[in-house]
Amino acid sequence: MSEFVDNLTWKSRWVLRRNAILGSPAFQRWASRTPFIRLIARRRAAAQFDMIAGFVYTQILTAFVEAELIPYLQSGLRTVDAIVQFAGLEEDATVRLLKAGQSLKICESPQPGMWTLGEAGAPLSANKGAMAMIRHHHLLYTDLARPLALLGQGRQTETALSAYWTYASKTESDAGAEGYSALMAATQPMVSEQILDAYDFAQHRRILDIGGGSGAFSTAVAASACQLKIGIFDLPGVIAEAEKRLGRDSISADFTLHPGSFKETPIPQGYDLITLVRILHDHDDAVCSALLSKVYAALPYGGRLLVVEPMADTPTAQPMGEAYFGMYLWAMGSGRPRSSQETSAMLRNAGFTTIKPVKTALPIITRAIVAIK
Ligand SMILES: CC(C)=CCC/C(C)=C/CC/C(C)=C/C=C/C(C)=C/C=C/C=C(C)/C=C/C=C(C)/C=C/C=C(C)/C=C/CC(C)(C)O
Ligand SMILES: C[S@@+](CC[C@H](N)C(=O)[O-])C[C@H]1O[C@@H](n2cnc3c(N)ncnc32)[C@H](O)[C@@H]1O
Repeated sequence: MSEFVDNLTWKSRWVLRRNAILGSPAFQRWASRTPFIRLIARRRAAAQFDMIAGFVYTQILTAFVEAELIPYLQSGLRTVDAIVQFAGLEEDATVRLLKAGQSLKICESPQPGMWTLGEAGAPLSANKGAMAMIRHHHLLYTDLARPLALLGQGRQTETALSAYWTYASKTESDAGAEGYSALMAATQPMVSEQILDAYDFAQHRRILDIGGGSGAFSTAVAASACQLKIGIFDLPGVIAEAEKRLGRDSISADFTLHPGSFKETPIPQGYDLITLVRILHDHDDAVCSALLSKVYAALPYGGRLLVVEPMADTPTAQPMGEAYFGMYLWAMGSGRPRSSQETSAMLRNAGFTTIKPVKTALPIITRAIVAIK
């Protein structure tokens, strides 16, 4: 029973009662033997096992990605011998990996001795960004190896992720910008695809992408609305990456590069749309509030701010917000996942009066909010 017996609502009473039943070995025994009810019991037991074994499943997927087996198996049916050669593993290890992958639907064997991707592997083959994310997860899992120690040591300690995202480490710099900018550029297509379908950029003349990285989002926007003039604002080391990338790909759109830190440098003016793509969740509330106020001041009346990032209260994807990004950003040492209501409240506090959600097709990848000055 709760310590605050007098204050129990009907919902708390129900939850305590339900938990007492679910936690009872006698009830579990009864449920697993009773016709029909046992179907629910089996599903719940399997879900519990999945939560216990999730790390193992992830590492099996990682092995497929690191061995480049996802594109290899997508391109046709392969014999075990060919997969042994391709993956550079012994035959028994290859078969163990294939059977593990088969149980997770990463791969399947539609005829004896021949393998291709399964129903979970095939969609991944189209998503180079997700594969890049999977490759960098060893940093997150290093930090999470002892989760209680990670939570207990507070946020000022250096971790594998804070050493990677150097702007989030306690020494805040743009060293290593090349590594994280490449990861962001690799994963940007899945984000920009969602936003370009959901928001009409052609209604604007000049767009400033704050924290725009090496310019992957900006170039996608420029390709969809070619009359736009686009500014990219980021740390000097990242702007150097943008300069290299725009030059290398001979991108001819009208870009202006603004090196600086939004914590110190004034936000450039003259833009009628400012975008913050995967920026706010990286930072603690005080930094976000200061940034949003500066953005508000930099916009003309009628100007807009578009916030694009995964959000915590996403229906059908709750664990993505508070579990995945919650622990990820804790390990990184900065920021937190916010619900759309929390972000909207911050926008209101910064001065914006009209704040509207922008519906995306796959909210697990990103959501968006537009705020008008
Ligand atoms: C035809 C048949 C047989 C059946 C039809 C049934 C049917 C309709 C099937 C649908 C098949 C289908 C179209 C599947 C599509 C699947 C898709 C689009 C899956 C997309 C998955 C996306 C994923 C998994 C994205 C993962 C993203 C991650 C992990 C992002 C991590 C981001 C990080 C760490 C960001 C870091 C930046 C920082 C530091 C936080 O700022
Ligand atoms: C998670 S990445 C997102 C990059 C890009 N918007 C995208 O979605 O692909 C965060 C970006 O914010 C930039 N950033 C972090 N702190 C910054 C600061 N104080 N001033 C300017 N940019 C900053 C980083 O350098 C990085 O490019």
